[in-house]
Amino acid sequence: MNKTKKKTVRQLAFEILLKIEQNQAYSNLLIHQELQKSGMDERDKGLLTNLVYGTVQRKNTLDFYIDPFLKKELKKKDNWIRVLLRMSVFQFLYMDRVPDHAIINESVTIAKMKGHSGIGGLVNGVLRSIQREGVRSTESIEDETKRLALHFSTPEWMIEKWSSQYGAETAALMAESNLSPAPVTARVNVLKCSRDEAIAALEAEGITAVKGELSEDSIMAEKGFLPGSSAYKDGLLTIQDESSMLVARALAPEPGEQILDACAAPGGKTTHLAEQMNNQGDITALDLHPHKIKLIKEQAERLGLHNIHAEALDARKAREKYSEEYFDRILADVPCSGYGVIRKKPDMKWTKSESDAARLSSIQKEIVASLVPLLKDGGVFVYSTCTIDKEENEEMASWILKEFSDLQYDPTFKDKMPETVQAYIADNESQLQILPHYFNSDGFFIAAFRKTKKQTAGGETDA
Ligand SMILES: C[S@@+](CC[C@H](N)C(=O)[O-])C[C@H]1O[C@@H](n2cnc3c(N)ncnc32)[C@H](O)[C@@H]1O
Repeated sequence: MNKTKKKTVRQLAFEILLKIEQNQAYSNLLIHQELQKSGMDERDKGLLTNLVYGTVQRKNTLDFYIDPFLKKELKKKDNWIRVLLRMSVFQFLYMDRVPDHAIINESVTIAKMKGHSGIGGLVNGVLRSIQREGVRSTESIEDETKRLALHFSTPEWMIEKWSSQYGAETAALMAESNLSPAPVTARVNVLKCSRDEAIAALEAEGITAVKGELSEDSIMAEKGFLPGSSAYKDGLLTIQDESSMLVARALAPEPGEQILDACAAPGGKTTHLAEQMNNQGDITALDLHPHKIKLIKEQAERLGLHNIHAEALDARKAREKYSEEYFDRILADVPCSGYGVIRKKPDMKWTKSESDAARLSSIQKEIVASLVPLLKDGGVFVYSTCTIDKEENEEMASWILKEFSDLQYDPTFKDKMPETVQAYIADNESQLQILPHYFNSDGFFIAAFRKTKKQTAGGETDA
């Protein structure tokens, strides 16, 4: 008989948190892997997700609370104790259903399993003191950036940058929204079923979902795990954020056209484009990393899509492979700083650095410059990111217009966007910045352009 004792949810959460802290592993991937394993009921899945995301999301606020109770600085090799304390204090302060004594008991058990009994005593002492005395408040911190950074658990440089770009009030709203759990949304594969049919199929397997509000083909889970459903396995759904679904709408491909999706993996938007094209025409899906091409192919296969050709290629070298004016529409969903998806990848707050945007915007420019010549006259070019950083968004859109005289803003963009987002479309009517607190969706930027060669006096084109 196997006598190995099953790990508790808190032990599993602690192990995941350690991997995130020590190896800079991605929280969303580790949680997804754990949830895919069988044997955990819905309640435990929810608890594990809350413990991991919540602790990572509030890391520097938790440290601000814990520090006064540590008599001396922990050694680097003992950083796991801090991770355990963070997870415990998170439960004290942000999860109502667990009694404090149960949190302390289990944390001490984990401490004793991983260290010696003295460490169990240290954890017990710190937690009991925090329980008795309560934690200090962030309200009295005078410096606004420092206060917001500690209150909303966000690096100071991020608050500073967002404040300079959007003002302190919006920076605070964004930082706050990054602390709330993201809803799980999915795009319905319109080639297989309608939204109502997808919702009914999920209902039949005990999962409750409702129609999303931002995108016409989205659904939002209310109860149950969408990626584990038969509806997902049978290709009725793709897990995708609602903001992200607007990108394919902006490109608006027609059946039969030649489309280039230049930064395509894992294929969320490629497969959306293929569905919109009713499986007709050709989508060339490129990605720099060969191992990610498999992901696009797997998604296409699962969804029953046949018009996608995926290959590993640096988009900056696309001109070496494809002839000028080959594509009807091009999507550049470029690598970016990702500040719009912090809710789903909270570890990003602690691994990103201030210089990322500048480094990325030069790659973004190289990618765009390589793609524009491949677009046909009259074709549509969409530039998108999942960030809220102006350097990578608005400033890039202005650069594109300035750099390529044959690109103008796409006058049809506004009409392609749903009513819900109209108020956020820029004055030029061709770009949209969704911030994470607008619709409880990812922060996303979309700018659409149309290629029109300039007419010379003699009526000839001159690009
Ligand atoms: C924002 S993600 C794309 C997400 C994808 N469009 C989707 O909807 O699933 C950016 C992608 O660009 C890829 N990438 C980075 N540099 C690239 C380059 N120079 N050429 C092509 N792809 C690149 C990354 O590997 C990453 O998969």
